[in-house]
Order: sequence, then C-alpha cells, then structure tokens
Amino acid sequence: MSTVIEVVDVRKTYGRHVTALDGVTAMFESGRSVGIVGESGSGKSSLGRMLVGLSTPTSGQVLVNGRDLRQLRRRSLRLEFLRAVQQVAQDTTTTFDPRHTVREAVRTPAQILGGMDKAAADDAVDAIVEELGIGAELVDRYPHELSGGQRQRLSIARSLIVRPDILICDEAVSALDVSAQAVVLNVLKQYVRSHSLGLVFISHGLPATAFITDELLVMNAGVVVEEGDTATVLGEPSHAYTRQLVEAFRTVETAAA
Ligand SMILES: Nc1ncnc2c1ncn2[C@@H]1O[C@H](COP(=O)(O)OP(=O)(O)OP(=O)(O)O)[C@@H](O)[C@H]1O
Repeated sequence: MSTVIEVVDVRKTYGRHVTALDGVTAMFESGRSVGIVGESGSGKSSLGRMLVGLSTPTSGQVLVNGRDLRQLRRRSLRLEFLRAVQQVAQDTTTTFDPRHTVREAVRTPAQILGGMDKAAADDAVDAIVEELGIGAELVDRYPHELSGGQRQRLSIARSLIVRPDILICDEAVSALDVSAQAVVLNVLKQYVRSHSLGLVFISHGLPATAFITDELLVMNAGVVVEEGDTATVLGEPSHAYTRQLVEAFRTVETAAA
C-alpha cells in the first residue's frame, strides 16, 4: 500500500457564508477502501470533487502522488493525473459523449491512458464488461439508448479499465438494483484486494458501505468527526454524531426490510 492522495488541512468555502469543508486532513492509499459517510450537506461530495480535481481548496493542500493538485490540473500533467485518479459519478447523464458508442467511450481511455492498441483495448472492453455483468450487446449502443443503471455500470467499466491508483465513487451504485449492486461491489472489492485499487466510497447506503470499506471517515458540517476501521466505527462509534448516524442508518434499513 502506498499513499496516493493526501488532503492537508483543507477548507472549502462557497461564497461568504457556506463552509463545506473546515480543516479536513485525510490520506487515501492504494489497496485500501475508505468510505465517507455523513448526513446530507456534511461535505462528502465537496471532498470527493476535490479529490478528482473538479474543485480547488480555498486553503490547505491536496497532493496526488506527492504533487499539488493545482499542478496536476495543468494540461501537460493531465494524463498523469487521470492515470492516478478516476471517478464514477452518481449522475451519468453527461458522462458519455452522445456522439460515440459506449464501446468507443470505454475503449478510448484504455488506449490513451493505458497505452493499449485498438485490438487490445477492444479485448479489455469485452473482459471488463463481462466481469461487471453487463450484457455484451449494450456496448455497441449510444449512451441515450441505455438506462441510468446500465450507464452507471459502464461508467465503472470505463474507470476500471484504466487501472487507476484510486477510484472515487460518489453514490456510484445508487442507480443499480440489488443484484447488479452485488456484482459491482464484489468486482470493486476484488480490484482493491487483487489489483491494489484504492477506493473512496461515498454513499448513503450502510450495507454497501459496510461490505466494501476497510475504513470510514465520518463527516459532520465539513469536519471529519471520527475515523477508523469500518467494523469499529459502526460497531462501537465513539462520537455522538456517529452513534446518531448509525442509528439512523439502521432505522432506515429496518423500515425498508
Ligand atoms: N456549488 C456550491 N455552491 C454553494 N454551496 C454549495 C455548493 N456545493 C455544495 N454547497 C454546500 O456545501 C455544503 C456541503 O455540500 P456537499 O454537496 O459537499 O454535501 P454532501 O455531504 O455531499 O451532501 P449529499 O449527501 O446531499 O450529497 C452544503 O451546505 C451545500 O449546500
């Protein structure tokens, strides 16, 4: 395991009145899966967006493989950054270019970032699609011909094919039915164990988070209030906010059962 992303005392404010992140320090390693949990508005997506370079800190630093993220956003280092960090978003409506089939969309990063030739990239597309339980017939469709869940799985395929050091998943399995979710979560877990993938898993779903993460960061009002290994944080939460959150998770689960 090696440290890929370091977040050092990061603050993020929007305008004058909203502090989304208030002094967050965290480390994300390859081969380890970290869940970020917290109620709505606690800053999870603000942190997730920062890790993928979609937002910059108001103060503090985000380092990716030792380099400041601001440097990595430059065009000359953009490919290096994309090889290290990939993301899967909750809303995949704009993830795919409507002019290309999903085969082209999944194959292109394998060629550009993975250095594969077209034939090897095509084989890699077929392999990852099968691994994720996606029907082979879907890859020759255009994005608008797919359901939200199908697009979400193909978006995961497109990120995994690059073999990034870190994959940021923000509600990335939320559009999937339970059986598709189980397949995807198992594949992601296997990539963490066997291919040293570092996973950052942002989710409101407790069972999926408990299953897939090694560690949890609990956020409240832009602050990490508790962190530790998942079983301990969920089984013996030490912070009152975490106890409340775990209780709320369980209430929803019971109501849904
Ligand atoms: N672009 C923005 N402009 C202004 N305020 C924002 C912006 N993005 C987020 N915020 C605010 O920052 C705070 C943190 O939002 P964030 O989206 O990070 O929370 P979250 O924990 O991911 O919530 P959810 O679980 O609902 O997705 C919230 O108060 C939100 O209203």
